[in-house]
Amino acid sequence: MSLLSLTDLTVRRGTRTALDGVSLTVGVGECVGLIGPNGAGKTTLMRAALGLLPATGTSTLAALPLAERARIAAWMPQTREIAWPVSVETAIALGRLPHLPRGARPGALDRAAIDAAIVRMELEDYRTRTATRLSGGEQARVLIARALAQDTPLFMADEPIAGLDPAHQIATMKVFADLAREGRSVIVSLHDLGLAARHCTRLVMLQAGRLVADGPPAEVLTRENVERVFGVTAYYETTPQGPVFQPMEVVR
Ligand SMILES: Nc1ncnc2c1ncn2[C@@H]1O[C@H](COP(=O)(O)OP(=O)(O)OP(=O)(O)O)[C@@H](O)[C@H]1O
Repeated sequence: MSLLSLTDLTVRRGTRTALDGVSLTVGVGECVGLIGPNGAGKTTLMRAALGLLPATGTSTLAALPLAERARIAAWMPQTREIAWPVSVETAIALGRLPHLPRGARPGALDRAAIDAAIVRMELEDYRTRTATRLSGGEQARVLIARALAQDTPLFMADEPIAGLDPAHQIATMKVFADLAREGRSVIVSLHDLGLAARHCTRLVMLQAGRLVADGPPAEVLTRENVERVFGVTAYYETTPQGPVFQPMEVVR
């Protein structure tokens, strides 16, 4: 079963083609890492897939009515500042809005989803803190938890682990891998190719708006692809502790 299918998705921004004829299908249980250099089109792909940007081609998700879309896909955008000085718990509870009839208060099911998200993101000690008074990385974790509380079959996030410390980067990637193992689908953009190699089941590589590679990490992060697309050499080894990928030198 697929939750998201894109066909020939193309986005023009001014005179530039930000996304150029991308087709892909994301199945249940996949943790897809969206990789590519700055400006490659990662954000554009996700926003167009969600129907947040005008595009040509098709996205099965963008075709759905807004309310239904919010019950199928959770979205954590790249801008991660929390605007209102509410408690962490209240900020996370906002993730339940798509499930609540207008004006209804959260019920037992909502509370359970909120609590599960708080535990998953290790935010138990932060519940009553004011969300706007957290550090950048802490606010990012709250926003990931808000998206998790939405409890959708598809979870999409734009550079969710940027700015997190190493332990929280690893823990958060493990949360995404766990979601996939539980039968959900995850699409995350990220620049850390080492974490992408270790925790994603599939990588989609973009360059100048085009999809240039799509498959298991070892098939996408080849020496040729990494040099051509990112302009770096890399050390890539399969170890007993899993794959290790480390960018080494700039080649261009
Ligand atoms: N509002 C805009 N107007 C015009 N062009 C834009 C706009 N936003 C993005 N672009 C262009 O679209 C292309 C793709 O941008 P996008 O933000 O999708 O890249 P990205 O892969 O997410 O990059 P990054 O890793 O830097 O976040 C870039 O060439 C960018 O300059």
